Amino acid sequence: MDAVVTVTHVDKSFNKKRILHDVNLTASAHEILGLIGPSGAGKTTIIKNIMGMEQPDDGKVTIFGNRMPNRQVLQRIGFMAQDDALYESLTGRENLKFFAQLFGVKKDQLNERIEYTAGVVNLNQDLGKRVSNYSGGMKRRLSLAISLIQDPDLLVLDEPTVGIDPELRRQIWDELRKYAKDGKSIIITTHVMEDAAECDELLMIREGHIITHGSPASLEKEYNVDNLEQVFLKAGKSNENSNNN
Ligand SMILES: Nc1ncnc2c1ncn2[C@@H]1O[C@H](COP(=O)(O)OP(=O)(O)OP(=O)(O)O)[C@@H](O)[C@H]1O
Repeated sequence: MDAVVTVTHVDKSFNKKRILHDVNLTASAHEILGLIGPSGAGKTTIIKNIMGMEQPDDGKVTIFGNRMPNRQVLQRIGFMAQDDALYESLTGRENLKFFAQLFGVKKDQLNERIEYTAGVVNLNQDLGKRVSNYSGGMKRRLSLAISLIQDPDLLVLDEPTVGIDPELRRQIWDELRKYAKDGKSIIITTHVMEDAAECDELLMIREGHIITHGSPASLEKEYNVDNLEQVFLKAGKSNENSNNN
């Protein structure tokens, strides 16, 4: 499969504390790659290194063959951060329009893209409201719509399903699946096992280490268990043992 993102031997420390330990990953076209781990495991730090918002102390990140950060490459990435970066005094539609223009969406496609992406997250009826009147979940949904606005080749989504009800969650996963089928690459972070089960490939992360990786089915088989939570626990234990030896 075509590698879209490669992370090779990335280390990162903050205030002399090692946060990422030799992180390696490849995200391919047609694939949803999930980074799963508890709070503080280092998922967002990996995402920030991928996006070029943080520089690795060691190792490297390439996207579409280019070292990050790279402005041209950023145009091809739909990014949803953990904190919603929205203009509160503007309406949902104005936010979408602003980002569409920033990402070079053509004028004749503007309205179509706004309606389409708002539809993915069920926000069409609320586009005329100011974002300051949105609930937390609505803001997450608007952030997700913005990440899709320019029909990006790569989607990087940090905890996209937080605050989203189960029915809409299903709809969003169906949309992401469609994106992957179209040849795009998707990286998501989550700490919810139900989301992990939707991914093609998983990296399980604990304390900045990738403790195991593989497809959900292959991981369950490898660890001889019937759910991903058990995989995580077992992989965590064997990682602890190998670190202690
Ligand atoms: N800029 C920073 N300066 C100092 N420490 C940081 C910085 N960014 C992250 N950290 C620390 O790095 C560790 C990993 O944080 P990170 O946000 O990557 O975890 P996470 O897995 O994304 O967690 P969550 O699911 O809660 O978002 C945490 O201990 C955090 O406090």
